[in-house]
Amino acid sequence: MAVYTDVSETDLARFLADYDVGMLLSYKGIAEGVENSNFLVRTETGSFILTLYEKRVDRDDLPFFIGLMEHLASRGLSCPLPVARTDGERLGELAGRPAAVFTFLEGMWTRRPAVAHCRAVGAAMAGMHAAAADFPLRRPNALSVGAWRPLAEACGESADRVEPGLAAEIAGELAALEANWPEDLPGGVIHADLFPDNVFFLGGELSGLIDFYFACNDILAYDLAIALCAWCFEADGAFNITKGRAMIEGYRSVRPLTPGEIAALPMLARGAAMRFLLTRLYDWLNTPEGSFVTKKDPKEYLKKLRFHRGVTSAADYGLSAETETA
Ligand SMILES: Nc1ncnc2c1ncn2[C@@H]1O[C@H](COP(=O)(O)OP(=O)(O)OP(=O)(O)O)[C@@H](O)[C@H]1O
Ligand SMILES: N[C@@H](CCO)C(=O)O
Repeated sequence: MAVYTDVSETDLARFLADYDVGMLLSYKGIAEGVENSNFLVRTETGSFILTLYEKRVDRDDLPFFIGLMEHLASRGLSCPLPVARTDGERLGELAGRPAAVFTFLEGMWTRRPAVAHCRAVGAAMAGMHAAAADFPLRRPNALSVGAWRPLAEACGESADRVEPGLAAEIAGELAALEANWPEDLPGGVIHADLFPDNVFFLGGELSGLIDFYFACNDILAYDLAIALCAWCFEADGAFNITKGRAMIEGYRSVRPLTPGEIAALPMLARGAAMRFLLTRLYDWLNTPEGSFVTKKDPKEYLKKLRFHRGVTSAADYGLSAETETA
């Protein structure tokens, strides 16, 4: 459930008067998402999403996120477009929070990703990377390899409450990742959280990407590694190589991968699994019982991490030998 901040009808109507969207007809909170408060707002001119930025989003990052969505939409990528106020600003304040209005994206996220979804996501991701290539703002990845050790230390030995021996396993894995994390791979703006709940489909076609609030500058292929983790494992924990192949092929149909990126994919995927293991573990240990936010299972990513540790080449993700050298 993600409506942390209540908004009164009077305040919302006053806030919307600064936009050219007509009179407020109705609004309701959206339960999904955990970071911000989101509302579906209907006005005389259509449906919009109102987002109130909560504490975990750094206000200084908002121009990057909002500017990026505007940039991507202007390049033809389907994503929420920030609606400008009549004074030209995209960001306002409502109920004491920074707030913005976005166009409504039709579609729904898929609870059961199939091979075709994975292929479409790969292609859309590469399209996003290409569309963002000339985006002028920069935002370093606050959750990249340098951030994992402090997160692991913040969890400390409490990690063993989730699984005995986990703290030691994380320590060993961190050392390997820090020593082998690739350098000099092509970089750019990545989504960094392109999970199934951030990709909409309509009538079987991908209709758009949402939730750019982890977007940052980092290794492009790291984004692909994150999505391989998020989309290509089955409920029983097994990696589905057909989905992996489809996702990689989808990506390469838009943007070729360099030999360096292909060689680094297993290490990038280990890192991706570590990043989500650590953030989930931290939240698991620090979110009070009875809190209305649903905690995500860190062990899911521990299993994925163990899988990636055993991977020796991108062939294990479905990249066939001929395409690897092509
Ligand atoms: N532009 C949009 N069009 C239609 N629905 C949207 C749009 N933006 C957000 N939503 C709806 O709001 C929900 C939450 O949005 P979002 O994932 O951005 O929130 P968040 O709190 O930042 O989430 P997360 O916890 O995934 O980081 C989405 O699952 C979707 O149902
Ligand atoms: N996608 C993240 C949550 C942050 O949006 C996770 O599944 O851990």
